[in-house]
Amino acid sequence: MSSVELRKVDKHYAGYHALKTVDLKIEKGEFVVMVGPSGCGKSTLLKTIAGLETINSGQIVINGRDVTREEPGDRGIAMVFQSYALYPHMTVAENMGFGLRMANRPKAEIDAAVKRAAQILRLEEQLGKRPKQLSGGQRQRVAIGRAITRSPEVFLFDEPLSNLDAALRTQMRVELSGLHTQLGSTMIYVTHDQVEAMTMADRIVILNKGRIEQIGSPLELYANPANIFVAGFLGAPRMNFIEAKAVSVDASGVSVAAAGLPALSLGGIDVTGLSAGDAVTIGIRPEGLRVVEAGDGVMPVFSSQVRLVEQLGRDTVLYVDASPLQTTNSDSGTGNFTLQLNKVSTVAVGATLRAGFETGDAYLFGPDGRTLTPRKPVAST
Ligand SMILES: Nc1ncnc2c1ncn2[C@@H]1O[C@H](COP(=O)(O)OP(=O)(O)OP(=O)(O)O)[C@@H](O)[C@H]1O
Repeated sequence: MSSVELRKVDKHYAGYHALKTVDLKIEKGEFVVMVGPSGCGKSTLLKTIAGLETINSGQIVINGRDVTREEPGDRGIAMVFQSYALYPHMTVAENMGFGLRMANRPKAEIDAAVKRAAQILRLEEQLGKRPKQLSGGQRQRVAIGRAITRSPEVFLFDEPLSNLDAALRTQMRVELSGLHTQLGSTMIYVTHDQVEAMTMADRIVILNKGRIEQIGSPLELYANPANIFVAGFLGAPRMNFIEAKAVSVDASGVSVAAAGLPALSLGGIDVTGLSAGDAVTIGIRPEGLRVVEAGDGVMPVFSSQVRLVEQLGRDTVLYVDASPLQTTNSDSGTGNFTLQLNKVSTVAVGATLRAGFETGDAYLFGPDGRTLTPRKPVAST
């Protein structure tokens, strides 16, 4: 087990600033997941830790040792890629023992390490087979096994499950979490898949354009996004955003107006730098919205027309036309809203309904995108 630290790491590719002064400390034994839009620098970050990419400035420190100028093979890390990169002409056992053979380890040590990895990954029956005789999930397990045999201090995973189908991904997710518990190793994992991030991570790192937007536990980030980017990135369906204006601002709170919505009074707001007349954004998660009857006391309420109904089995997702509300960035486009109802709903396309939310469930984002609403409680067990 090792800690991994990035200290003010900058990475430029010919003319492109891919990592911008990244500071990050990953504790020993932590499972940290990096997420962010395509091209935000996730893989680059992983490769700089592995030593597969050099950095322009800053330091990479593993377990207190500055490894910035060390070769990949000397850093005590193992990397598992999306493409399993197995040698087709070698058996499973030979693939798994490859790194140790290259390091000229004694045969008895290699055999013992392969046996142990095969036990952990339930590959004992497959050791004599070649990769093409295995399923996708088994091949990915061999790639992980090859990493395990080297007893690395740190595992790096670059989208290891994205070539697998949905059912296998779920199974491998559970297996990888179990592996982390069993080995207790430090694991750094890059993914596009926010379900993987939410379910596997001790902490999630959200990257955007080469910068870290926020770091925290999955539930903390979900409940308390630091800004509109994080709020919109985590959560599926996405948070709904409504364009609004701050009408009055004082120490006790902010009054906010949005076309099509009754005036909102929000308390506990961080009003630093906020003035009356500023453009702000109201955020409300799809599960924070509900269908209401007129006059049931839930405020604010707006009228909308159902455009699409998605039955998910237990939940129902409604995509509604909420004009004249000005929504931006929603899953279904401008003027539209997404509601996630925690039940099977028989509402039909074309129906008109009233939707409402508790003001306590709303977020407010300032002109610069920063979250202004006070902390919300994180769900506890
Ligand atoms: N070898 C390279 N030369 C020039 N630019 C590169 C190189 N590798 C990556 N980049 C650029 O750096 C940025 C970050 O790339 P990176 O692969 O780290 O993104 P990512 O977040 O992993 O993306 P994805 O999720 O699509 O894999 C991208 O804009 C990419 O085009």
